Amino acid sequence: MDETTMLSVTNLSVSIDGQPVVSGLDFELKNGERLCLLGASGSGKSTIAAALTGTLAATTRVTGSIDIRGHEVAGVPISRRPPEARAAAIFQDSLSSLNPLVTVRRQLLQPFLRRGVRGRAADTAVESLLARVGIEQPRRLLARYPGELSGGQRQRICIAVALAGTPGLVVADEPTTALDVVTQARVLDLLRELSDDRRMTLLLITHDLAVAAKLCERAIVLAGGRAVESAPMDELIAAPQHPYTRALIDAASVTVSALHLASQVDPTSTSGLPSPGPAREVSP
Ligand SMILES: Nc1ncnc2c1ncn2[C@@H]1O[C@H](COP(=O)(O)OP(=O)(O)OP(=O)(O)O)[C@@H](O)[C@H]1O
Repeated sequence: MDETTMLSVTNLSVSIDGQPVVSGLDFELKNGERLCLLGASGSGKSTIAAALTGTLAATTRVTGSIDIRGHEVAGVPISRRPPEARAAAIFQDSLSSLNPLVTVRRQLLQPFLRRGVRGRAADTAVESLLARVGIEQPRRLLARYPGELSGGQRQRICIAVALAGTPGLVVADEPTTALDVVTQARVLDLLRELSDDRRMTLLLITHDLAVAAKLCERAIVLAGGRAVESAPMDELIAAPQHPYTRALIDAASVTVSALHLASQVDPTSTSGLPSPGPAREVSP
């Protein structure tokens, strides 16, 4: 693994109660890349997220390799990982991701205090973080508890908490599923903005093709705990190869134009579809 690689997953398998849930998964994520794991309910997405973030139940059996920045962490819980190999997590359920009994200010301060940033410097860091995630009037919000925020505000706070630890790798598991469409679009814009400078490497996990297409340049399609197709996002949508991917796209009823892929459309093409890109992988 070279220094341009943030995450390398090799032959990863996870079994729960003796049942295989994820089988033989291989993929790599380069620094600053935005990759999506796309699959229907039950395809193993959240299990993969938990394996990557070190939050699987202790009884789960993990084999294969998860290498984050040169550290082997397969089966290693988050508390035993070196700080540089801890992926930050953003989950669907922002209410249960935050401690309901602790104010927003205290939850945001914690990562800074752990790094020895205190007093005025810590408060300033929290305020600039809130500005970064687009929270207006941050001072009013800091004194509140998570239950006193809207869903969109709460998800922004979760993103801020994830970013406060200055993670290299962020694993976002269905981060917008619980939000209404307008708030969903804003949170997606925010994640895109935050990752545009390529300091954040993003692994998005979703069942929603439209969400994936807005944010990611590449996708791996999962079915039954296995990767069945891997391709650049525009190619995947324009010409899905695996029957499962085709079904996913048909079900989403999305069109290339609706996915704002116009900028990638080949102007010489009469089909209106993106031009073919580099090679792709499809399972039989
Ligand atoms: N704690 C558990 N005990 C037993 N089986 C589990 C457990 N967690 C997950 N599974 C099983 O593992 C499989 C994959 O589940 P997982 O939650 O990873 O899928 P998913 O793609 O994230 O689904 P969803 O989109 O519905 O959250 C499912 O068949 C699920 O029933």
